[in-house]
Amino acid sequence: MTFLTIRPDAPATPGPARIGVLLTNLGTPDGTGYQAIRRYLSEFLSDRRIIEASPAIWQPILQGPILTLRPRRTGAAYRRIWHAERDESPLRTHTRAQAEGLAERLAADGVAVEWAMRYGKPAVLSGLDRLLRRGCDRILLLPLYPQYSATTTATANDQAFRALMRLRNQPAIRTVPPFPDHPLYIDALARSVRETLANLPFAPQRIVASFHGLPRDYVARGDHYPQDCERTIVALRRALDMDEATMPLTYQSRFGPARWLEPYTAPLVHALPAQGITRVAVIMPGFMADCIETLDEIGNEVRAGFIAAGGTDFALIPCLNAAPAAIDLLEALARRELAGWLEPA
Ligand SMILES: C=CC1=C(C)c2cc3[nH]c(cc4nc(cc5[nH]c(cc1n2)c(C)c5CCC(=O)O)C(CCC(=O)O)=C4C)c(C)c3C=C
Ligand SMILES: [Fe+2]
Ligand SMILES: [Fe+2]
Repeated sequence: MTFLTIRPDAPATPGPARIGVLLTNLGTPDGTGYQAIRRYLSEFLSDRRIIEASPAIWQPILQGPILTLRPRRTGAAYRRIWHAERDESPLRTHTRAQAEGLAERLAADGVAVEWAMRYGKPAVLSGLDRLLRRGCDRILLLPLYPQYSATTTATANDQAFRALMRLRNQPAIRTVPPFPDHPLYIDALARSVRETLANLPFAPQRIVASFHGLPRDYVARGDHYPQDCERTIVALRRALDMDEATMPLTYQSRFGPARWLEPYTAPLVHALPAQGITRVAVIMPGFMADCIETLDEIGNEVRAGFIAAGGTDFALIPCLNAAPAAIDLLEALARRELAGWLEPA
């Protein structure tokens, strides 16, 4: 085995140590065409953290019916939300902006910040490579998931560890733990609810809090994702002085035939008009940035079903994206985890 030396020109006695932070998010296709989406979904759905079934059983199903049919539907959804001026997905735009915002906050401390995607580009390997080339010998991995799941946080970190396995000279590594009820995260969410509601031409009767779902058997095997979602929502209700009826917790984006976490977002929202609830807003606290799941699945599909069922007013509360409150949160998380690295322990 040959190990990679990222900085072959590095002096034998290194200069002052540099610290790096790598923000990681889920991923994104390079384009909205069939092949680009197929490549992306193939990488995503071949991850054994995502689909735990044996590849001998799963790969023929994935490479056959799923990757024949799904890219058309997913591509159409990406086309509806694509950032045409940059020719990229919203998740890429927002993740880059978050990294730039954090870089500004940490520049005076000499900390380098890069960003990467678990699936698609820029890959985690290239993000780490950029930090190493900038002279970092200590790197903090910051997966952009407030709630832990093996399917998100763990696989993002796995990908970084896989890249490190190839290096002759490894940097020291730390990872940021999930932050489901960090005060700055809850403040940022509460602020975004208040600001959105203040600017709406109607008063929502419900604020539905929709998280990405997870198969129930992953939870039965020990993934503590739903407990983290509960922690977020209990703290957010408290911050906004709302009860469970006003802010119900739901799970979206079911994939495949298995049972996922319930209640499912779409049926719950679509049943509201029959109960006299015709004005709703939806917040998606698990997504640090707007993406296909928030803008299209909720903002287009769930909205259309709600209106078709007799709803009159529907609002989407934007994700934190690169709002100053989100950068405050990222800075606080980074500084907390860099303690002892940034200043003498
Ligand atoms: C935020 C938490 C997420 C969890 C938990 C999660 C688990 C999970 N997802 C799938 C299948 C798909 N997810 C897709 C998109 C997608 N998922 C998340 C987040 C979580 N996923 C995000 C942020 C996105 C959007 C990425 C973007 O580019 O905007 C998709 C692709 C879209 C589609 O075809 O519908 C699939 C498929 C599984 C199976 C899973 C857990 C087992
Ligand atoms: Fe997902
Ligand atoms: Fe989805």
